[in-house]
Amino acid sequence: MVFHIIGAGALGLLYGSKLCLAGHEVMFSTRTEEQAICLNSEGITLHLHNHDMKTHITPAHFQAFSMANCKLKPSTAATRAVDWLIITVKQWQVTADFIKQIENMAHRNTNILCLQNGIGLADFLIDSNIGQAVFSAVTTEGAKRSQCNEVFHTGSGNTMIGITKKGTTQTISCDDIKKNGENLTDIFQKAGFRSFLSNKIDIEIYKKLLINCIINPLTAIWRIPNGELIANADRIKLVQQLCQEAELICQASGIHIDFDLYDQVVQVCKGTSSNTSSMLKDVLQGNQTEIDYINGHLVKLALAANIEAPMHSTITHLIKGINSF
Ligand SMILES: NC(=O)C1=CN([C@@H]2O[C@H](COP(=O)(O)OP(=O)(O)OC[C@H]3O[C@@H](n4cnc5c(N)ncnc54)[C@H](OP(=O)(O)O)[C@@H]3O)[C@@H](O)[C@H]2O)C=CC1
Ligand SMILES: CC(C)(CO)C(=O)C(=O)O
Repeated sequence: MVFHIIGAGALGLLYGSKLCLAGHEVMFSTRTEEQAICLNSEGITLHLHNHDMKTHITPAHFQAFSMANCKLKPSTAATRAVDWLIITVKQWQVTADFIKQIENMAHRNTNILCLQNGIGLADFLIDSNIGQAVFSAVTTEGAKRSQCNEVFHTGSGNTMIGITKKGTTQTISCDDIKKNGENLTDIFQKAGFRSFLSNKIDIEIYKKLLINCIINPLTAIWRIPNGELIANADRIKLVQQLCQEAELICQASGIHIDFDLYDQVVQVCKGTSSNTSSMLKDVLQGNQTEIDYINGHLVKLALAANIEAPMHSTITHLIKGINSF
């Protein structure tokens, strides 16, 4: 199977290197020329179980291209027909130019997998009719990139793959979509990822989004690890109020939530108690956050449903006010 990973960050390098190790043909598209050169000359170092074990993937096992280069002159190798495009950039890194490049890379028989927190990219690709089917994935795997070609697998989780309701309108038949999804799940399993095909991926996406829209901004504002969020009564009060507002927005938007959000948040805080949330990491590193695609998405839903979302709106502004972009 031929995979093209767009975005050689933490998740991109993790999935790409494990697919290489499982014997698949893998290409990476990077944002910068420097990273493509570094990958092609030095290969990838993958640390498994955090620091306990490390594997080196030599450059003979994959190819890397920079998107910057493709933009000027599409490389024939980078645009050759691939079975799967796996997009692992952050939501805010998706620009009109980026979509145009994906359109050039996706062939008639290419499936696309969107692997990011928040909501935005998959809908955009579906609306633009790019690729034969757009799958979405929700993952609780943990990865951290330390250098341009070194990645740590910081925690094992589950990868849920599925096609959103919107994604089924494309030309490929439902049976073929299912077959391709099963095939990918099988490949991921063999590459060492616990993965499942879900026919309720919309719910899974919202479940992750709702958990992220409570834990991520509050840990980023208070600069605390996830577990500390439920460590005192004031924090718990705010967590509960944000959960209630988020549930009301879902109800008003016809999004069926079959779980108790506060319970889920508490479970994730306990299960990832020493984790630095991705939003806190972004804030500490001075990077742009994914707030617009997480809490910002809820605020948009509320607006469309004609209801107020004062708490999630305030939280969005608080996060956006930390760093200026
Ligand atoms: N890391 C994790 O453990 C988890 C992450 N997620 C989600 O997965 C998504 C990716 O996260 P993560 O891997 O951590 O993020 P990273 O920032 O590590 O990776 C994003 C990568 O995309 C690259 N990129 C940006 N723009 C382009 C472009 N135009 N063309 C090609 N590459 C580009 C970046 O390049 P550059 O570095 O040069 O800017 C970077 O390497 C996020 O939505 C995150 O929330 C979900 C679960 C777990
Ligand atoms: C679940 C959680 C909050 C784990 O840290 C996460 O997904 C993130 O940090 O983005």
